[in-house]
Amino acid sequence: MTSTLTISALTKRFGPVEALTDVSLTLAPGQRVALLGHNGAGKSTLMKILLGLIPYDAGEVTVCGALPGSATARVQVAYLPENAAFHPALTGEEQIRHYLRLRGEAPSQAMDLLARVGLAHAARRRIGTYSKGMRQRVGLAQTLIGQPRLLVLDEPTSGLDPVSRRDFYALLDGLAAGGTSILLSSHVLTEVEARTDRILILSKGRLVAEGTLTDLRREAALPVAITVTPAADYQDSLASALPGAVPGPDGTLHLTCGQSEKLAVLARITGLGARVQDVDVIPPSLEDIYSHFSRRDGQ
Ligand SMILES: Nc1ncnc2c1ncn2[C@@H]1O[C@H](COP(=O)(O)OP(=O)(O)OP(=O)(O)O)[C@@H](O)[C@H]1O
Repeated sequence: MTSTLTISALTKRFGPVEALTDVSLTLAPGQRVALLGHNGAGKSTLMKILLGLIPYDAGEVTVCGALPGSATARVQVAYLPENAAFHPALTGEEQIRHYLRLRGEAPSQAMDLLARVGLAHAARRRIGTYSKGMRQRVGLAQTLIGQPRLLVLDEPTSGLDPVSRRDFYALLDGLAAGGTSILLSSHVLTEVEARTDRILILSKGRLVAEGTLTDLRREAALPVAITVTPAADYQDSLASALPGAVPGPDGTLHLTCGQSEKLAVLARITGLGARVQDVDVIPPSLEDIYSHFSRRDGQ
């Protein structure tokens, strides 16, 4: 299958600052990819390059088989900036009709696009009366014009409440299922953990990790945390049977072990029979994995 986006050995300098160094990646149709990185890691620079807004110094970039910024690429790519601004005096419908006209599309599609993002009920209200989540939906409706093959979303859920975030990702899931590739940046690691197919971590302009969460977890090989809840009156006996376990203020016992030792440790715990009331295994979170890869690069 042809890649929607191919980036190979991309380098971008701003004077003495190397904002991107030797970055390579591909995006397949229908893939949802999260771009993570500290402030200044190079995320916006990467997005601006693939949108054709700024030039690059070395490497190759193709967007839907064409050069970034070319007419072929532009009709197939849609972009939602972090703080999309709309005219507050226009209604949602008027704003989308305006964008449709600019793109040479029939303005009559506006209501349909707004319905797709769950805004049909407010389409005839002024955008000035919309909540932040509703304005983000107008932005998403705008990105759907012309059925783009690649959506580039810069922190699309910043400022949204948990329900709006969930709805937003559900919309993206539907688009991805229809073959649209999605590249989004985010600082909310826990939400991309569940809602994307692949994670890219940029650190000081370099791609320091790439893969599914399972791949990254395996590569990072961070310890697993195990919490054991003793049965009533067995706390002391359990603590002595599990040397190295650290007691918590609520009476639970906390252990850590390597991934490869996990099953052996669990077998030891379950072998303690009725002294154990419950066991929780807590794998490293994306936050832990993200810190691991960022720190490894000296941050
Ligand atoms: N126009 C510019 N001129 C000079 N330096 C720039 C310019 N744009 C970006 N940079 C530098 O390039 C590096 C990458 O910046 P970029 O905006 O891509 O980071 P980011 O990952 O998007 O950060 P954030 O999460 O804060 O938005 C930073 O060191 C930044 O200062």
